Amino acid sequence: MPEVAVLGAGSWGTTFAKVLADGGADTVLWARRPEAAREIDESRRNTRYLPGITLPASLHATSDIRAALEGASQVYLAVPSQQLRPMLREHGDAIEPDAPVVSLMKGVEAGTGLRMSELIAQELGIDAGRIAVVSGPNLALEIAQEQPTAAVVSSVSAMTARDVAKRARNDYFHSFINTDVIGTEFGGVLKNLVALAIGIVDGVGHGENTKASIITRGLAELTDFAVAHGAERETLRGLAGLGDLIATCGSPLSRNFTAGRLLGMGYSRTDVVARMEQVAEGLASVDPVAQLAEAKGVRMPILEQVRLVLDGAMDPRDIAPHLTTDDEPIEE
Ligand SMILES: NC(=O)C1=CN([C@@H]2O[C@H](COP(=O)(O)OP(=O)(O)OC[C@H]3O[C@@H](n4cnc5c(N)ncnc54)[C@H](O)[C@@H]3O)[C@@H](O)[C@H]2O)C=CC1
Ligand SMILES: O=C(CO)COP(=O)(O)O
Repeated sequence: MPEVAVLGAGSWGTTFAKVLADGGADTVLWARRPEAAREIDESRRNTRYLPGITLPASLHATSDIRAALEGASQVYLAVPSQQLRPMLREHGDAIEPDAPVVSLMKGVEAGTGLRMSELIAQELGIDAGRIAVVSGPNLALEIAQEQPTAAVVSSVSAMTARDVAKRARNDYFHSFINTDVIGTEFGGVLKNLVALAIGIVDGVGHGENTKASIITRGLAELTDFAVAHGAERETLRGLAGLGDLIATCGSPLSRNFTAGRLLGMGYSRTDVVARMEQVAEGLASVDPVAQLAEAKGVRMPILEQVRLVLDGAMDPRDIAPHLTTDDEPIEE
């Protein structure tokens, strides 16, 4: 029986399963499609999501989710955020009673605005101390190529965070820990929205000054939002905030950056969704995050302008959330 199970065999689930297996954990990866499980198990490849990567022989894959969960003492979740609730509803009862449940996801649920750790607690009816989240500058393909990378594991239980971090490490991947789940999760969710904005201005043809201005204001914007929801300011200066902003906004590997770039080039939201072969979580997070911001009275000009572009109500060439129409200069 496996020590750890990873549910979701897309780019991040497969990469994280490799991280765990390379760290010495007996790991099983659940893929929804039997042919994907077979390819991983038999040829040590996931060509659709991780071209050119050979997976460790110690990593096993199955399309039988209940077999994957049986005996697993830690469970890692890596499906698109909007798919998590139905999956847990159907199969959550197969998770072992004391196993920590770890979200690798960076989205909020549309409709409820719940963070993934909140959704897990609600759907499985388990204590928050059994739940952890992993976040940070973690572009999957770079990690699958074993480029040295750090992340942060967060849980309200320092013991759970430590247990997970001890598993989720190897000679190219290091996990730090914290207990600020709100800040860690919102960092991952909100950097996707800033990356959409950066993609848009890149698609329009603007250069580094515009991007650096938006990234810097983005850090302030996401920090204000997260703190208003109970996060610690420091967390957003760490790997899950600033770190992930730098990685995601600077890389064509980012799906959110890519989706933004297509918007900036003039494609509509519908065209962009149709062209994306992997999930760009920011697209589904825009509306729920806007509602959460409104509920706390937080101003989010970057989010608002990305939303206008997505809705077709603003020409991408006009996006400039760092310019203000206020008569008086405002504090940075
Ligand atoms: N790819 C990356 O670099 C990183 C991704 N993440 C997060 O990880 C989460 C998963 O993203 P990726 O693996 O990148 O997405 P992906 O688009 O590469 O793969 C998604 C996987 O989920 C599967 N899936 C879709 N609907 C499903 C359903 N109803 N039930 C079960 N499986 C389903 C797909 O078949 C696919 O295997 C997202 O929240 C993302 O933000 C976090 C850090 C890095
Ligand atoms: O979260 C990520 C990097 O840390 C991946 O970003 P994208 O989902 O935009 O590809």
